[in-house]
Amino acid sequence: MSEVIAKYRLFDRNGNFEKKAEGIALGLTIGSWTDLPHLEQEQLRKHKGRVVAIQETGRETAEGREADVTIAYPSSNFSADLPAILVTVFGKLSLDGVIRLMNLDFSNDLAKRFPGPRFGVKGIRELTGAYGRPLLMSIFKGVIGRDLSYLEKQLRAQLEGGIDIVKDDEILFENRLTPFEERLKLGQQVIAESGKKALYAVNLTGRTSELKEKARRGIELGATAYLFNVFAYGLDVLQELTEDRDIPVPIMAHPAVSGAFTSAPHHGFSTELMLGKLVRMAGADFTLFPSPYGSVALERNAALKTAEMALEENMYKPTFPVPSAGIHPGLVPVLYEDFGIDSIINAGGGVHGHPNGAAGGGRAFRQAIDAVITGRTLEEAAKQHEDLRVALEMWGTGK
Ligand SMILES: CSCCC(=O)C(=O)COP(=O)(O)O
Ligand SMILES: [Mg+2]
Repeated sequence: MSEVIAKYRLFDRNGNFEKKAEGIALGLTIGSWTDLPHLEQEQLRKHKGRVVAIQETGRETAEGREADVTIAYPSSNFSADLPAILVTVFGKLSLDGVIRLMNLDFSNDLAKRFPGPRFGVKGIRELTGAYGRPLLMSIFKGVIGRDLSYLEKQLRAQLEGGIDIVKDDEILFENRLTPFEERLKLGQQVIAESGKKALYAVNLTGRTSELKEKARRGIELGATAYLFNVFAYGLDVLQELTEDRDIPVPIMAHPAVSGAFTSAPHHGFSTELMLGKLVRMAGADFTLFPSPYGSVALERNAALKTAEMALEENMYKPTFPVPSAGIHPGLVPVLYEDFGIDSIINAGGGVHGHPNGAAGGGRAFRQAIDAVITGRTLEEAAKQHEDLRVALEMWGTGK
């Protein structure tokens, strides 16, 4: 049967979960129906949500007893797009009471209607030429109010440091000093001159109706990747971009704004559903999310599950997990331990704040990555590598 199965976390002081679950299954589908004639009841029955399971977790919270409730919704109720699906499973329900949408499972026929990443981990490794290790990404920092020459200097230093992917900061929008087209052209020119295979993810911004045209124009100018603030626009806008044959480059999903939907413990969406599963279905090749130990820390379990959903084997190519925020070279061992080889180490301040500049910051990260994949400690590696030694002295090691 074609359906989407939603798993909710519910809270109730009286533990009246059966009644609540039935109310949801009915309320989000056919509504009140019992007064209708028998024939109409029969016709409506196939559209009704079905309570699949109710499992109390045994936890008592300030919001009451906690239970996981699973409800299936027939695909015949909605069109095969994320706006319709999200409104079906969590539309008005998200406004009603203490409830969190933890996960969604799609039957195969429905899942096939979504693109998933175009490149996946393997494709991104081919584009960057980086194999056998986590990739290294850095972020332009402090560029608002600066001109192209400043950007150029930062880019050259980052490339010299051995960075695989450089991305705009998500807060860099269309502006007079570093307009989209100019920084894109500059970026491609500097990368070409460096002789490296690095990608530059330019922030694709502006009004929704202008995005595709802008992205296509960027491709004509040589764009190799885009950064996209998906949660300010919506998942379907991401999908529109990733499905467009005239935009054949990887798209990086930035988590800005997502905290408004995912951070409350008893409301909203689980982080892993939004930043792991749904951005992947919508076609993101990279998903950025806060790491468990940086400056914007995400609860460890949520961060691990996000990476798991981005990578787990299914009909889509895997999305590269990018645990981010406040990352410095001393965190590389724990990042590697938690997120493994198919992940991206991403840093802004941890690259640019290095006393030897962004080139030194990049080198320190690469030295740390080389150390972990060859089974050496950072302290050992730092004896041979000055940039790493300086980074450890500055930011320390571990969590
Ligand atoms: C919250 S995850 C996104 C990370 C990000 O956009 C960023 O700018 C991180 O910068 P940092 O200097 O903390 O590495
Ligand atoms: Mg940022």
